[in-house]
Amino acid sequence: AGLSVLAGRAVDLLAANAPLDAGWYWGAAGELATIALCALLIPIIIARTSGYMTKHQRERLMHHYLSIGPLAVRRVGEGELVHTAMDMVDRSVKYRSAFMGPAIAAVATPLLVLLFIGMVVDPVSAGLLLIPTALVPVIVIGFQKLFSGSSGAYRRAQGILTATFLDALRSLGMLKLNGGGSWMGQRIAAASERVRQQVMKLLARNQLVLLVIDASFAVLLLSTAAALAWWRSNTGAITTGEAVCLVILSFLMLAPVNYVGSFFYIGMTGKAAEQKIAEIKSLPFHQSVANPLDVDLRARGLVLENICASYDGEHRALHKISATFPAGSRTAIIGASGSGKTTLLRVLQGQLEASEGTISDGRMGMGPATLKGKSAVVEQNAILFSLSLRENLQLAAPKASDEQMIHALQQAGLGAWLGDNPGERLEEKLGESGARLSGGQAQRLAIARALLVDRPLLLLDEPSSALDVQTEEEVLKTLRSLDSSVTVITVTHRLGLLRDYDRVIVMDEGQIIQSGQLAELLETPGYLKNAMADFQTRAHQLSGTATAGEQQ
Ligand SMILES: Nc1ncnc2c1ncn2[C@@H]1O[C@H](COP(=O)(O)OP(=O)(O)OP(=O)(O)O)[C@@H](O)[C@H]1O
Repeated sequence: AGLSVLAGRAVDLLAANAPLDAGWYWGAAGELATIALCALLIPIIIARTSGYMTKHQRERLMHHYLSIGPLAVRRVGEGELVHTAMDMVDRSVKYRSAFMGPAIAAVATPLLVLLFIGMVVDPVSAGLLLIPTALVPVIVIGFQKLFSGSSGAYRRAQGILTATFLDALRSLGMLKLNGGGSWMGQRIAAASERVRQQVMKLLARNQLVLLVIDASFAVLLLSTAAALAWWRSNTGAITTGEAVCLVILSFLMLAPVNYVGSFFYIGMTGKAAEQKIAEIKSLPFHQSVANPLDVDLRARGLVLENICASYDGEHRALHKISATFPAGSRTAIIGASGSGKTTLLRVLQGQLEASEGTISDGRMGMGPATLKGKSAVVEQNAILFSLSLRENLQLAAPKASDEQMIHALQQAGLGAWLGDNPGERLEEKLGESGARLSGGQAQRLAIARALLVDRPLLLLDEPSSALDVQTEEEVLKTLRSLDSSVTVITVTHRLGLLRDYDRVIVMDEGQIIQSGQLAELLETPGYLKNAMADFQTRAHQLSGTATAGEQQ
């Protein structure tokens, strides 16, 4: 604006054959210095703010993912959540920094320029130029509304592509072994094609916005300004220099609108990204995470009364489960596949909320948040990170000393692997998902991590599925030697090791059908007696085959 006023003054001075004065030169130098400073500072401010916003948004999303828990994460889809935290956050930040600012400027700048024209050049021209200017917000908001559907379709297509990619990467080994590579390739190609189509649609619409803004709005505004400049200078209301200034200022009013037109694509995809982030953030989580109750499981044990649970709110995965787990007891949960064993463990670790019934220490009821804080879990597939052994242990127990870590590793049967220099071992990187460890070592490491957390409830989901018989015996010995106040509940299919538990619970179709000491259950007709008889018959047949083989 300052430069356009200077240009107008120059025209008037030249028309009057007068030289440019010192004030003019100082004014021009000042304006140019301000422009240079803004050109230097604005990108730096935008880059710093964008970096901060990206980090902040990702941190908040990660916090939310942790709060909603693994079941909700699986339900929404891990690919979708990765896509939201990476691509959607990038787009949302770009939307705010590269689109929202200019969009606000597109509305505010013309008004400021008009105010400037009214005060410095000609109030009548300012008043008349207000009419085409009023179209700017209508155009920007109108186009956004009109195209919001196609940006949503683009977002969904992009989400499907990311999820498909993630599936392919996760199942690379299985796909190769089963010759499914080309099938997966076709799925990825189809998902990519859908994204391409949606991008082309958005770009076509972006061109339409550019056309409307350039062809109609720009022509309308500039021709109005030129006509006003001609009319007002002809009638002597303004000087020729002021007329020139008026036309240059009308270009200034166009610049932000043009910018919005050029970046409408960012605007549309960014708005869709913001919607997706808001949708993910609205997923419910357990409110009381930060404030678990102070129940006394170490002294009183765990009591379940009529627990029911469902994954979808319709079908019950657990039905009226009642059981008592005395403090320090060791209980094995067995049963056919799909009978609800893992689901019961998920309820006990606060991952899945019981829809009915109570979980207590016999005195005070507990919700998912309290259960989360009281239990340590060893999953069937040990989850390890591409960090050092120490960091993999510290993520569960950040304050644990080296001695405590080494003790937990020894307890879990990794003493020999630690060798003579355990300190060095702790520094060793484990590779992606613990790739440098065998299945059994990874499993024992997960057990060590659970021991290190030192919670009153230790929940194990088929912990010995990746262990050889000798290691399994060692690990079970560890479980037996645990502090007597730790209550251990293990889901297992290894019937041969049931004697190591104080009690056995047999489940079927989401219910407890038998429970008690192993000896009692073996006497009672039912699942366990049949399974044991079957197990013994097979062992007998196997030894018979081996003897026959030897004789031959
Ligand atoms: N995430 C889930 N969403 C919906 N339903 C589920 C989910 N996980 C399990 N189920 C259902 O809940 C029921 C109990 O499953 P659960 O995994 O608890 O059985 P399980 O006894 O542990 O089986 P397995 O021995 O094969 O691991 C099954 O009908 C199963 O289909």
